Amino acid sequence: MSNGILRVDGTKIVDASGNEVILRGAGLGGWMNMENFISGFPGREYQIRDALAKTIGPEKSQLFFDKFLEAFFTDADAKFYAELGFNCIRIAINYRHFEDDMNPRVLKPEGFKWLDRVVNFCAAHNIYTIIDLHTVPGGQNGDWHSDVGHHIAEFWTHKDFQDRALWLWSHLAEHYKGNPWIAGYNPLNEPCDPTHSRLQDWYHRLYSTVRAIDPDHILFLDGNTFASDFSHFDLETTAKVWKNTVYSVHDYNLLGFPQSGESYTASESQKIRVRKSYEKKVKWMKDNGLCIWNGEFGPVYGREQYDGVEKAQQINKERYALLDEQLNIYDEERISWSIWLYKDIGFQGMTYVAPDTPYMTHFKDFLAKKFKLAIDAWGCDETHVRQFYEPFTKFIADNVEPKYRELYPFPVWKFENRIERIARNILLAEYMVQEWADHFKGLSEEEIIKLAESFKFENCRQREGLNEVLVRHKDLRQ
Ligand SMILES: O[C@@H]1[C@@H](O)[C@H](O[C@@H]2CO[C@@H](O[C@@H]3CO[C@@H](O)[C@H](O)[C@H]3O)[C@H](O)[C@H]2O)OC[C@H]1O
Repeated sequence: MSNGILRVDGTKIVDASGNEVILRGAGLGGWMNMENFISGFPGREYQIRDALAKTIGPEKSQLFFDKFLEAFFTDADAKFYAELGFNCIRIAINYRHFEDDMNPRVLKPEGFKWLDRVVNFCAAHNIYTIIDLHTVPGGQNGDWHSDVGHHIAEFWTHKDFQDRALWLWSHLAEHYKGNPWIAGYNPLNEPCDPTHSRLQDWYHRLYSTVRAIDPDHILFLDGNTFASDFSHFDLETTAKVWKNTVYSVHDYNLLGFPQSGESYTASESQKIRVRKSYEKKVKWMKDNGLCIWNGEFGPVYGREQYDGVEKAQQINKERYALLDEQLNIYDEERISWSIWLYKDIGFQGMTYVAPDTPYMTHFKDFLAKKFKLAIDAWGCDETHVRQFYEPFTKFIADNVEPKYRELYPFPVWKFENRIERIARNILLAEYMVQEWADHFKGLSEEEIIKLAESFKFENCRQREGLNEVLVRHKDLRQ
């Protein structure tokens, strides 16, 4: 039974009777927006979809992707999730499920078919959903999860791209208005607007578009620069005007990633840094009495097959301790959160595809190659290939004065980091797309279905250590 549509009351989210509701759960990434590290392909989703259709034909390719969508989240997942005690899941969607770039502004019915299926599974288990538009035409940031082939966020320089995203939101709002199991809309994942003002302009238009259709559902608005920065927001024209709105940060902490080069020992100084990193992101909301949602956070984990058993266990012990510390802060702050990630192939998810499934065995060597070449940007360990990129980075550094090196989104993307993202995670990854698709050559329909069904709950394992920490924090200690 739902308690009516949720709404914002000051710094809290409340139900129709005014009782506080703290939303706790995870992000369903890698499903209606596939990502390279989540399901094990190189590059971006649109690239593997194109390559697979060319390699095995459109029908067989469609079969794989449809069966994947069907298997990835079923009633069994919703049941498991509810039994752990979580009450909300954030669903990442790719605009391409609803609109074709070659046929813009024509709604594809399949998008709602898949999305409704999961919204309804969740509702049946009393789980709220938040609809997260993770990609928009042109890309709102330059990372792989925006599903564009390059690193420039062109959404901000093409008004028509912005208009199309509003067009899609008008359909989403029309479709879900009045649905009490939708906790709200997260209109744009991790915007990276170099001007800082175009994001506010777009949010104004978004607000009017959605509110004209759906006056009730909460809007969960991400801050600029990967949901980390509200400092350029003009309070008078934004939060003071927008009603029923939550402000969202993504509180990733570097200590949870191999790139930090530092073990988490729970020292006082590390704890202070973890706290400071959170406080910096939420300052604007706290200064102005606004409601906060932590829409993404969480470390990545060691993998026994790559790191070795002992090292992986040690890494994970530290990462769970870091996570516990982050969750202590969120408890103290009484904020709602959504950890990244519900399911993947074994790097970050609460559940993961078992190593002995057809998908994992078929792609075993390819995945090992991806790891060794550090093809995915997320949590990558580039020790095996550093020697090849260093001379190239040095060459660029020798020719670009320090004052010209700080290109947006600096400092989130540091100088070296930007070069490697483009060289490795975009360029080299692009050359590996066909190699991924060739793994499907000669497979029968039954074999293709078996690959996709590897993602079914029944064929997955649970990351027990992670789930134990999360369950400890699912309800607030009073
Ligand atoms: O789809 C998700 C995606 O939403 C997520 O994006 C990354 C989030 O972190 C970004 O870097 C952080 C920026 O803030 C600093 O404070 C942190 O230390 C950085 O980690 C990163 O650039 C985004 O790509 O990532 C996972 C995807 O699966």
